[in-house]
Amino acid sequence: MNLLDYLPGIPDFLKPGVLFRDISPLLANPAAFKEAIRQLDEIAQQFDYTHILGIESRGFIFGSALAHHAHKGLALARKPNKLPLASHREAYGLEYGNDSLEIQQSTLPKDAKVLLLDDVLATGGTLIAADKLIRSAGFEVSGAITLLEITFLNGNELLEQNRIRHQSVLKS
Ligand SMILES: O=P(O)(O)OC[C@H]1O[C@H](OP(=O)(O)OP(=O)(O)O)[C@H](O)[C@@H]1O
Ligand SMILES: Nc1ncnc2[nH]cnc12
Repeated sequence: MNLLDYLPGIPDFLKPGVLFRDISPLLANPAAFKEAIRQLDEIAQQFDYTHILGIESRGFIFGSALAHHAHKGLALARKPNKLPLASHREAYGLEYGNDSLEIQQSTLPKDAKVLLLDDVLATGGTLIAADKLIRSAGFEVSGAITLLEITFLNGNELLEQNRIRHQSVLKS
């Protein structure tokens, strides 16, 4: 099964020039969704981690399924003003705009080793902000995993420059 077949590119969404990868067909197909989680678990096993950080909102879907599958804890990086006990906020740019993420420090045990998880790596802005959030809250970042890396945007290079080890299941 080629999982890329379940992630069609939609031209000019959300901005002209962006080929937007839609995860809906993959989620709607039980075999494809299951295989995506199996392959995410396979790359996650290369990291020493206790908790997954799921990034709102598509990172929540894969993050919660993988945490359940791998029997790991799940923490949430949310868009602003959603977390009742938010302690840290980081602003960032991404392929089609700007945003911020928040976490709540009190959710995680002091010795947590956090694996960042998202569906797509594009420019890398989101994962770099997530890494800063976790480290500024005093926790160890084990690395980052994604389902799909959009290679021409060179997000992986930016992650390397920021000393974030990253693995993706798929590249396009
Ligand atoms: O590497 P980057 O350029 O930072 O882009 C990747 C991010 O963009 C998308 O999230 P989006 O902010 O669109 O939110 P969503 O998950 O709510 O759709 C995607 O889910 C990643 O989080
Ligand atoms: N091209 C893209 N498709 C889906 N999600 C994205 N997040 C950032 N860029 C994206």
